[in-house]
Amino acid sequence: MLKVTDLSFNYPDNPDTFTQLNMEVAEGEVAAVVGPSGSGKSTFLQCLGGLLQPKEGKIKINGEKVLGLFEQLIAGHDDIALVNQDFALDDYHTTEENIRNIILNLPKKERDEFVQELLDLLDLNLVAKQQAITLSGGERQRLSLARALAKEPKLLLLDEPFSHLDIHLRRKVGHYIKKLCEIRKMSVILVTHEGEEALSWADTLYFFYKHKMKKRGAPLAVYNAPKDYFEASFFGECNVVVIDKKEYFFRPHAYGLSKDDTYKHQLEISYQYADFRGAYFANFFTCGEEEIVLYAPNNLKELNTCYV
Ligand SMILES: Nc1ncnc2c1ncn2[C@@H]1O[C@H](COP(=O)(O)OP(=O)(O)OP(=O)(O)O)[C@@H](O)[C@H]1O
Repeated sequence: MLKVTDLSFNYPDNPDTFTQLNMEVAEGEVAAVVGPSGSGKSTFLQCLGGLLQPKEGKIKINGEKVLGLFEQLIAGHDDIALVNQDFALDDYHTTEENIRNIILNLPKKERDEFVQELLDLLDLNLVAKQQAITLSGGERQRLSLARALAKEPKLLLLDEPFSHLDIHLRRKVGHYIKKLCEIRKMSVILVTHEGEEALSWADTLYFFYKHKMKKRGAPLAVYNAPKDYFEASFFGECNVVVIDKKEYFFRPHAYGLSKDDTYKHQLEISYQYADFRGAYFANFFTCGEEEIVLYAPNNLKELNTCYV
């Protein structure tokens, strides 16, 4: 559906923002891109959306070239919608008009229904008649998402789209978007800082680092078998211990209280403190020179040995 080949981009004063990126996203697939701040994730999405001019490389959607900023009169592509931090709203139109004006090819009744569906989905009913310029940051972000969905794109590009949304709305909007992927075969590329969000959304994870992007595969595999500690730590807490002069990584839940076939190595640990996190306690220990964290339903104050 989307094919990116050897894509490179640099800002005039930022050489090699990224180089030689490759990516393929199938119909209905959700790809999540994570990586350190400043690694080029937002810039990459803007290139995909036709808002920047890549230095080299090709972007194709269903075989058709996506033109860069200098190759067309109006930036952007009909089949692609981008939601980023710019929000790009019609400030002097109301919330409702901002959505309605995107929906061009439906008869009035269906158009009204679709506008209402999006107002409901993004909890915008109370500000439906308000001019966009008067909306709060969170409302602007929600309206920007509504406008992107109103476009019914084949490819939805989301750059940290849920930063202002509470957990309830995140779940509702996430569910709606995933349904669109299933039913309408819309594809999504999600850029996020939050590893957990990436894990819960993605069919495929990509990792942006040092001007390059690496495909890392399915969330479960990336979570359980990261390449190194740096990558592992993007997707949740991770422990490092040295056993027989060799470094081992393990996730905070991957330990046993007694020796068995899975957990063979004994660790001597010393309790420091515990954070209550609602569903579980994060218990912090020292283990030799390292600090480690173990998740448990209770406070592990008495524990001084575990197995990994
Ligand atoms: N308009 C610009 N002119 C010059 N350099 C820029 C411009 N926009 C971004 N950059 C630089 O390009 C690099 C990539 O920026 P980008 O915003 O794409 O990173 P990012 O991975 O999305 O970061 P974050 O996660 O912090 O949003 C950064 O070093 C940034 O400072």
